[in-house]
Amino acid sequence: MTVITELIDPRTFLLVANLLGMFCALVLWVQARSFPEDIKGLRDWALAVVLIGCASGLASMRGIIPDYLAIVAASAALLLGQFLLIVGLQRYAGQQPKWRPALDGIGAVVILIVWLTYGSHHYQGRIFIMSLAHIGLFSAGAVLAWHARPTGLGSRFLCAFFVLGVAVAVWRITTLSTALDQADEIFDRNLIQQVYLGMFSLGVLGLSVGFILLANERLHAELEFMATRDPMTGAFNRRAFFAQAAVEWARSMRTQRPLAAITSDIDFFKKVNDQHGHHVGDLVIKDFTVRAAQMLRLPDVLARFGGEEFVILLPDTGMVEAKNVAERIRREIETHRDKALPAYTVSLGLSVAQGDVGQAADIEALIAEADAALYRAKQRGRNRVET
Ligand SMILES: Nc1nc2c(ncn2[C@@H]2O[C@H](COP(=O)(O)OP(=O)(O)OP(=O)(O)O)[C@@H](O)[C@H]2O)c(=O)[nH]1
Repeated sequence: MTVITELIDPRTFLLVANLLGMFCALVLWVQARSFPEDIKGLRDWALAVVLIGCASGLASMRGIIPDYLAIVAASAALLLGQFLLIVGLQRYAGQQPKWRPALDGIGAVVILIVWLTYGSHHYQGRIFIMSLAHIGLFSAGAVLAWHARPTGLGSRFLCAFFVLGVAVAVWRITTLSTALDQADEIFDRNLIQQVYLGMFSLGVLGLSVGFILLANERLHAELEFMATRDPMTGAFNRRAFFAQAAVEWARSMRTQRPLAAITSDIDFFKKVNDQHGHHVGDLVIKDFTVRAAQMLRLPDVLARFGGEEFVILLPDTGMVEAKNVAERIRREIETHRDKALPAYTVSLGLSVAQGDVGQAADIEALIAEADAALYRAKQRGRNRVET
């Protein structure tokens, strides 16, 4: 351990870590400009990294510049920077940050630091207070990171670095009680001092990488959603439907298991629009999506083909079962009315391919058959299921 602490020159280490931190801030800032508006928090993180970099820059000039800069201003910048990490995560999660209590708390800590520096000259007290503040802020960060969506590598990576920050701060406090003779010397070449310094310079790099990963994962999820979903209802779009239908068709032909398709169309939907307005028409379409989806199983695929027309694919489902599903949807729409919406009904057409003895030549033909059945349902009075 002594070899390591002798090998690393703390000032050089801080300088290099700060430079890397500035590069991370630049990446975060560029992401903030180019990512969709709803991925929030990147700007706060860019500013946070700059503030933390300034804090360790000021601290590294201890002895060269006055203590009110190297200790007081550095502590204030460090706490503000760490608080901005929390603000960024809250904004990312769509929460409103609570500035007032946090800024009051940081102000109180800074006043204590001033007193411990110039009044009581209590180095251990200063470290104790700062470590407590780090524990509070990093714990909040760990909780927010753990719940950040999507829960992938970025969220876990971030959480791990916040927990590491808490662990280092706790360790710092425990070593204070056993080594009361520690000097007020930031570049002490003892292990805990260097770990502590490393945490606030290299740690912020780890956190930045974690947040960049997290934001990229969110971007990827959003792009995938946009490419495969209908924006109004969240149901699959035509393209995503056919991609999944091709897989299910091939599986059905191979295993000779049945594959069912249901097409559905809201009855007299033009009237809904004309009598209640387009906005209510949209709400009816969304209502249908939610309630139809509730009637389906996990492998079933619900897609909006346009307007008030939906197609449902039911893998491994024969005629009797598929008819039950279609009837369940029809009855659900007819009977359980959302009081805020006008009453409406739906007609459904159904067709089934029975493995290689199915009549339909391909998935398009299967849907055309279901469409023909839907046409008959409309002809025969609507609010019914035809096969
Ligand atoms: N509000 C809303 N209306 C839509 C949307 N897409 C299509 N429409 C309207 O849906 C109506 C569809 O009406 P039609 O298909 O002619 O028939 P219908 O009134 O539903 O009658 P039937 O299908 O014969 O029972 C049209 O007036 C379209 O303008 C949409 O996204 N939102």
